[in-house]
Amino acid sequence: KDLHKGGSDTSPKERQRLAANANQRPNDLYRDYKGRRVTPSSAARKDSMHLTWSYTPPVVFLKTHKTGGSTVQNLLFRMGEKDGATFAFPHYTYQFNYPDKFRADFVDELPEGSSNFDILCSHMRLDIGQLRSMMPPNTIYVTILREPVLTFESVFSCYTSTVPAFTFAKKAAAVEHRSALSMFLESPDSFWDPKEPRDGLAKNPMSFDLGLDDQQWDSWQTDLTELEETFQLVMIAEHFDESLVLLGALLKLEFEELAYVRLNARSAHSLTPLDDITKARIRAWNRMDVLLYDFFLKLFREKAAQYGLERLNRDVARLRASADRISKKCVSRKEVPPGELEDLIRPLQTDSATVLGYEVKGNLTKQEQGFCMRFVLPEHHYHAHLYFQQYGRAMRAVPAA
Ligand SMILES: Nc1ncnc2c1ncn2[C@@H]1O[C@H](COP(=O)(O)OS(=O)(=O)O)[C@@H](OP(=O)(O)O)[C@H]1O
Repeated sequence: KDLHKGGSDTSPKERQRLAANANQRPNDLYRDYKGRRVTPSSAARKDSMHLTWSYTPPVVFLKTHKTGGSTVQNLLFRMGEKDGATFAFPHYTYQFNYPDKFRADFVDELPEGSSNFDILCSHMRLDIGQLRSMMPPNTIYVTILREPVLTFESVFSCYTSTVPAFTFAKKAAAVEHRSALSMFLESPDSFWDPKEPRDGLAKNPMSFDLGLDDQQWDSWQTDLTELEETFQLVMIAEHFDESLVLLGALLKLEFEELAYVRLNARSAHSLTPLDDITKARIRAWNRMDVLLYDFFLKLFREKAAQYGLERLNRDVARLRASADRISKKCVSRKEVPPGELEDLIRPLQTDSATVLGYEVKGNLTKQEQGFCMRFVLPEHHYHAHLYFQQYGRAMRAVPAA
């Protein structure tokens, strides 16, 4: 990811590949893809989950880091592309000037012929007032949280080389031939600088993405209430399929549109096994995230109960059947190491973690291939493709400082 303004946590080789991809007219790869809905009747919702057809409402998906958000974003990209939606893309690269708080002027211009943005789902640090000022009033707001220990381990592993606090810990650990994570967790305050914006992800990363301030514990209860009022749905990665069914009900999506493969998963050798002491230290260091997660997990359970548990289980089974069917049709190999994948479907790698991808079957029609490529397409490639489609130009790099 281009995690920080003016910098990136990708290796130089990966950056070269990305640049090549951005310039190669990604559209050409899908010339025969006919996914776009042309008339409302072609999009008639036959699903029992939704009794009447209606246009998908505008949606903001606040993509928190390392919580399964790329998987959700992929289905929103597919949905939006099919609907001919207008995406609110960052002016530069894939993120809204992260880690600055979001501002409406970080968004690229409204394309000619569009009266409003329909979908915004790129990484940002939340500022709800700024978001509301540029999205239509009927926008649905959704985000996702993941169990905080797992989130932190993934954040640490992926951003060791780009978040300064982690990098200092890594250097100190190397001297003593120790693990960077345990070194960091032993005395995190000695590595973490509250005034360094790029250290935002090093403590309570989900709270940081939601715009909360680590220094202001006194407003915590009000902050939670505000977030609860803002988001119609806070998905929970540990209940991913149940979350998707609730998302489908909100956005009036069919199970086929909710089907997914798990994107952005690290290889087994990039995962750090955690003992009980390490887990306790992660929880203590990230206690805002623990509170945040517990609060929204409880709320999620209430939402699930409102939907009806029997109905939810039945719909989860239907979603899984749909996902299985599509995966069988599209995917020839899963958990494929990056070196064995073509450029177009290779997920972005960081210096410190290996991210796996999917190989698409070869014996498909052009139409099927278009669909299947999108089904497994990593975030950056899909982002570049849609940006090109919307503006007829490649995404802009961050200008040199
Ligand atoms: N469906 C589903 N359920 C549960 N977990 C999932 C799912 N999809 C992705 N993942 C895991 O989420 C991690 C990647 O998160 P993101 O896509 O948000 O990463 S990123 O911030 O956009 O880089 C990454 O976690 P780690 O493998 O621990 O790094 C993925 O394995």
